[in-house]
Amino acid sequence: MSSVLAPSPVATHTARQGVQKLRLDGVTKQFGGLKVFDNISFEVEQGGVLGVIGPNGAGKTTLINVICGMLAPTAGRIYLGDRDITAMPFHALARLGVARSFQQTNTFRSVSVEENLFRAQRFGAVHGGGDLGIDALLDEFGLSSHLDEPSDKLPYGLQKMLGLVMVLSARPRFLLLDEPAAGLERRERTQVDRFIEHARTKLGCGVLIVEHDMDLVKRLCPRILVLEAGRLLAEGPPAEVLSRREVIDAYLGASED
Ligand SMILES: Nc1ncnc2c1ncn2[C@@H]1O[C@H](COP(=O)(O)OP(=O)(O)OP(=O)(O)O)[C@@H](O)[C@H]1O
Repeated sequence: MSSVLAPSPVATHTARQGVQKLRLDGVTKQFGGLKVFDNISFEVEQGGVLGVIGPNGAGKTTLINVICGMLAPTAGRIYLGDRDITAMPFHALARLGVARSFQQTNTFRSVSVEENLFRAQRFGAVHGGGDLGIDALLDEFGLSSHLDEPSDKLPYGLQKMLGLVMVLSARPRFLLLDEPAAGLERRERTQVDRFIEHARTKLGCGVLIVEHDMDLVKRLCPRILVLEAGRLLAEGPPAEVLSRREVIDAYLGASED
């Protein structure tokens, strides 16, 4: 099969060179009287995977919205390397290499799979560079034989994987994934593992992943954060964090003691 995505012709984006960390420093987000999270600080390294978990409504999606520029934080700063990217607009951050996926499928619905991939590529980073291995991913996820089909006619699992491949074809440096496994069947979920492995090894991406599937979180994330009631409740390796009493209580909604 010929390559679906040609390398971008645009020159290397110098601001991206040397970027190694995405860092939040004392970030707060408030909607009117509702403080969704307060004074949150953490960082994700390129090539690293950080899991963010927490009960429904804990603020995980809002956190991604704030990092990717879809919402401005109420307080605090966000840095990409040394560059302050706080409240930069979504499209500008995509060009710097910060990209996000959505809980629901995020394709251009009636447009073909191939055209979806072209549009995603154009939306993304303005640097050129080597082969992203997109064709191999399309083969692996069973999308290669659907390139001419409208994306909204694909089964849900394929739409979801197309959404992820689209994010990658924008050539990100940091990926913010909002529940990539939600709605996928068990056998499809290992494709999320493969996707993240590909993003890390092929592009050197740093990955922040919000996910409710704890098996997937344990498989993929050497480190996790637990968001609860507006604060970082716990941070560390998943096996250790998930065995903590306060984390178990946060998920059950009440202490068993
Ligand atoms: N634009 C908004 N305006 C007002 N409140 C909002 C807005 N977006 C989110 N919220 C509120 O912020 C809180 C956190 O929502 P958010 O969707 O970030 O949680 P979540 O942890 O991602 O939940 P889930 O796991 O169910 O997806 C909720 O109380 C939600 O109602």
